[in-house]
Amino acid sequence: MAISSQQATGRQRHPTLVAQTDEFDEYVYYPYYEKSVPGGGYEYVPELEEVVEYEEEPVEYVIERAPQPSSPPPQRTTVVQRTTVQHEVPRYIGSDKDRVRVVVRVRPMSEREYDESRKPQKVLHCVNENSIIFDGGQHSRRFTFDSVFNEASSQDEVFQYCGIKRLVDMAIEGYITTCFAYGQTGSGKTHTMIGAQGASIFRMDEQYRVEHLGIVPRSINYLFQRLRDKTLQSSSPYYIRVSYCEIYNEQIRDLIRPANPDALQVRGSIEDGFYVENLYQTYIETIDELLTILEEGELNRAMASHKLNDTSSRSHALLSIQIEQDVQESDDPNEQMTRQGKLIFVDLAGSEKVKLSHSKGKQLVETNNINKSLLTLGTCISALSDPSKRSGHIPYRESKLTRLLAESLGGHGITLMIACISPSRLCENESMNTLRYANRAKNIENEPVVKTDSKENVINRLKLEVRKLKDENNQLKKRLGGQNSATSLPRLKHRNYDEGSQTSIRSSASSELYDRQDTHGRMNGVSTQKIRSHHETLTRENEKLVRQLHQRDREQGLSNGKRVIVIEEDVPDEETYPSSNRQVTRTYATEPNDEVLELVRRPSYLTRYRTYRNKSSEGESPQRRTTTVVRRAT
Ligand SMILES: Nc1ncnc2c1ncn2[C@@H]1O[C@H](COP(=O)(O)OP(=O)(O)OP(=O)(O)O)[C@@H](O)[C@H]1O
Repeated sequence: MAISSQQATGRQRHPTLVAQTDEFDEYVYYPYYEKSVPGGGYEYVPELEEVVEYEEEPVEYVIERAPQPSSPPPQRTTVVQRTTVQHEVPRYIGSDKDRVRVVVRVRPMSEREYDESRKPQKVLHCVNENSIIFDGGQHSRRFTFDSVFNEASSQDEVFQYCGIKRLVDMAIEGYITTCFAYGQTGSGKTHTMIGAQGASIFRMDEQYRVEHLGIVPRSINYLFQRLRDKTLQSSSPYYIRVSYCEIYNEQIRDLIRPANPDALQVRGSIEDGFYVENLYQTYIETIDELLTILEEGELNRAMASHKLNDTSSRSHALLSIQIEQDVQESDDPNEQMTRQGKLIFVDLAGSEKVKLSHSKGKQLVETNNINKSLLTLGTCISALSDPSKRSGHIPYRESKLTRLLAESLGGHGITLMIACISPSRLCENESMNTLRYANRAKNIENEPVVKTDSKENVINRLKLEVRKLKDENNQLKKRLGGQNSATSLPRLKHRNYDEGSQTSIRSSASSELYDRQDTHGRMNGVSTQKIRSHHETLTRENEKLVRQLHQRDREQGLSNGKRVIVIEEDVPDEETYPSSNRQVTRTYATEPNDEVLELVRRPSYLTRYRTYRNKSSEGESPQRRTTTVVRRAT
């Protein structure tokens, strides 16, 4: 890894600083600026600061990612016994209606809660696998849910018995299924959905991963297992299409392609309900590809640190996995349909009391937006759970979050809510609120329907998308001035998740069968398989071209939309103060290549994210530039 001074941008060049960190085999070269500081000595001014000065408009907002703990958070032994009774969840729909299933997970008390609370510390007691007692001193109340998981419940136990497997199975059958985590900030939503330590979980050793991965990666694993089994029995292959976005300050941001130039708006249509227009969607074939999207998307999410959570998500994240299969539903070969089941995972941002979290400035703006959208969600849940109000006006339109969850709450989907709570007395009011909403959500009834569309419609829509992708491809090539080399598709890293992680769900057996069917099942001269694979090739090629464009912009000093990694290291300042303990911070800026990304994810390093939004230059929409600052944990 070497950045030469020619490659870097800046106004003045100084001799290249050469340093070696023991994490790298190679030297890191970085042109720096020396500035004398009051009191003597020099400060190394990183290249990046110069780049920031180039921006046409000063920074709009800054998000900082707080230090990640270097090892799993210490846990006190809890007195609650591990539950042994299996949580039974009915697997399929018995009638036209399907109630929203609600499970509650109580996380262990944190160190801070142990230290700060006065006795008695706990207000929640899990009585059995369905009931929980809230004992708030003044009054106590018992709640019953589909499942209750106590502080000692493992990640695997939650996955096995919360009912998510049913949702995966139903999505394969063509239903739209949603699993969302709800709860106050720091209550364990990301821990439950993604895993311990958030996105860093993917870089932990295997043993740790197996134990601590959350529901989303476990469900992805289960989905692929099921699809592999089904593919062997079925003559028609499955196709998986993924999108990942976040709602941050009521703006929708693409987490797969953070520099997506399209303005992302929520639109509504009779056939599709509410959806995000222009959201980047990509076909994937292997579990590795999907896990890479999940990990990268998590790393792109807006995070911050506040008094209640060091790694607080500041946005609602929506991962959507669409499972498509062409089916013959009647004897007429011209009447082919495509099933379009969907599995949606929503990790909501947590509600937050400013008095407790001490949020200020930009964080306060975020908090207000989070609380506002959660309030609308609460209002929708209340209205939908009340039989006298259910048929009246439901205020879905009042926030982007509720618009996008409309199908899942009172619509045609199948829904699972995971309410996360802390047992601590310090969170008494918030936990009670969460339990109340969870209790109401139990009464919401959906009317699930299998989502199908005629194969012809699907082909026409895919054709439109392919046309758009081709236009984008031409534009990208033009902007690159014909100097692109996107001949081969980008390869995704093998992450050894399970032995089948690289196995395509479109196995050779099914392709053969499909080819046979294809010769009879052509429509408008093009098969859906071909058009999907064309779509897939173009999305990947465009992704590669976008990366090349960013690389070129970086080399030419145009920082718009790029991601920069800055490595900070405290070293003894031996040159200026040979015999003192004074330290200086050396800073190295580099592009996010594989080695550096590896470092970002290592738990022994602290990472902070800063995201800047440039003012749009004429004719272009604003783009974000994310800077990741990496520091070794002390
Ligand atoms: N079941 C659990 N077991 C052990 N630790 C947990 C558990 N649930 C949460 N934690 C720890 O509590 C802290 C807060 O959890 P997490 O970040 O998942 O909360 P959150 O609800 O997603 O918060 P926010 O809404 O602010 O993003 C983390 O350090 C996490 O590791």
